[in-house]
Amino acid sequence: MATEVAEKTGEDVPVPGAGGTRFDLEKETELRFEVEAGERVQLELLTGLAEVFGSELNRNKKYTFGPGSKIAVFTWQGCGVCLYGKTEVAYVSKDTPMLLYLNTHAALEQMRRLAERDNERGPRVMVVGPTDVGKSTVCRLLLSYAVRLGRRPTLVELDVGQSGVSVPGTMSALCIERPADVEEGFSVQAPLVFHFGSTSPGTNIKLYNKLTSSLAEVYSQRCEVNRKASVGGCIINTCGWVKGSGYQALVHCASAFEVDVVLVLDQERLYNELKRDLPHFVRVVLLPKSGGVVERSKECRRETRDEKIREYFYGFRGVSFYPHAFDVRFSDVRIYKIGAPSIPDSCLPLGMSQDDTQLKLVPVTPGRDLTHHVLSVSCAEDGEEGSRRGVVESPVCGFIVVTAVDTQAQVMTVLSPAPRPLPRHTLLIMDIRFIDLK
Ligand SMILES: Nc1ncnc2c1ncn2[C@@H]1O[C@H](COP(=O)(O)OP(=O)(O)OP(=O)(O)O)[C@@H](O)[C@H]1O
Repeated sequence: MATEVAEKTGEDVPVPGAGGTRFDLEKETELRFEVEAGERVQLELLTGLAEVFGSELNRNKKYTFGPGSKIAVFTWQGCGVCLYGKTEVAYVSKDTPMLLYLNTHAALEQMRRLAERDNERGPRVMVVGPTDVGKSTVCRLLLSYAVRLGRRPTLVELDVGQSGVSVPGTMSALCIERPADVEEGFSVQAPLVFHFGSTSPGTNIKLYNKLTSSLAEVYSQRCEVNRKASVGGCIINTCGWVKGSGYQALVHCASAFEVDVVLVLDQERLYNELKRDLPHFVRVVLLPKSGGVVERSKECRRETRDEKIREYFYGFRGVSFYPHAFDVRFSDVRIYKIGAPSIPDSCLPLGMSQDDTQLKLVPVTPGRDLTHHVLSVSCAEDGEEGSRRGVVESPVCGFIVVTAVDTQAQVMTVLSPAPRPLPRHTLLIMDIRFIDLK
């Protein structure tokens, strides 16, 4: 039920034209709302208890959501909340799969308890499904619920298009130590990030699978030395590409991480295929998607990606960090692209297969076309040929964006989160561009 209430004043940033609308939610229902483009909406919990994607709301605190946000406020016990600002849509739904998601969490927690008791490892869970079924949301929910019980699960982010951990075009792992912040999501401290270079696994599936294996290897090594990480298990978020090579990549991931549970969202066909192709001890579970998950247009996805890169340099909502701009001499860095363009088999050197070219480091000659490209700064040691082979599988220590190139002076100007000099000199170019309009 919604009622208009007078605007409240507080220390928070006022939302223009904000007359509050109150919603009283019965238990096990959720308020779904979307924020209009160019607007902000504030949410306040007035009575009872409620959560946003697994993170509890504090009473009488105003949470601000930016343009385009799609949010669900769920309550197990019943609550009263108020929305201030212009929403594109706001409605209460009784029909949510939250009980099923909670049961899934309870089953995973049971597995963690058994792992603790028997000195085994905790559940490794892969969340799969087509695009826009709420995979990332389910991952966030399960991770927040686990961490609220004192667990230390790991988020493995394999969605190179919409990464929740780092900039797009990367594959990463993050140890979760506290529930996601209601506005900002998980606090990203010391993630392990690998350079993939584009927003679709299909551009270099061989590299995608290779990096999946690298992440699995590092995660397993961590589990060997960190009991809490091992018992906490991991939740793997995957891409929405579930056919052909995309499907094979899921099967590969399941085997690399030795997953115990696969949660399939909203696609019976995928569920059946995985049940057929994965070993019998892997529990494949079909879960419905929430009716609240909103389909995002290409444009919306592009904007989200841009926002993620902006956030990397300027901080959340563009106000916390102050990036640096400085010149880098061409002679001081080595720029590579991973993967040579495919050529007909008949033109390949003797003994070389097409696969080899996909993992090849191709030197890039700096020129004007570098402008606006995002470059990953590889952690690989600078120097000798020998270490070059390790560049593809080395994590990255950060990102820069080329804002200008002066071919005459042989320098490029870069936007960097840290002042000069660059910590390493091996740079990997992404297909992704970012135009810094700040
Ligand atoms: N119950 C809900 N009510 C309202 N919005 C929701 C709900 N669940 C998820 N959303 C929103 O729907 C959008 C898509 O969800 P999500 O990113 O989890 O999907 P996905 O399957 O991971 O997408 P992708 O195709 O990028 O892999 C997000 O903006 C999310 O905030």
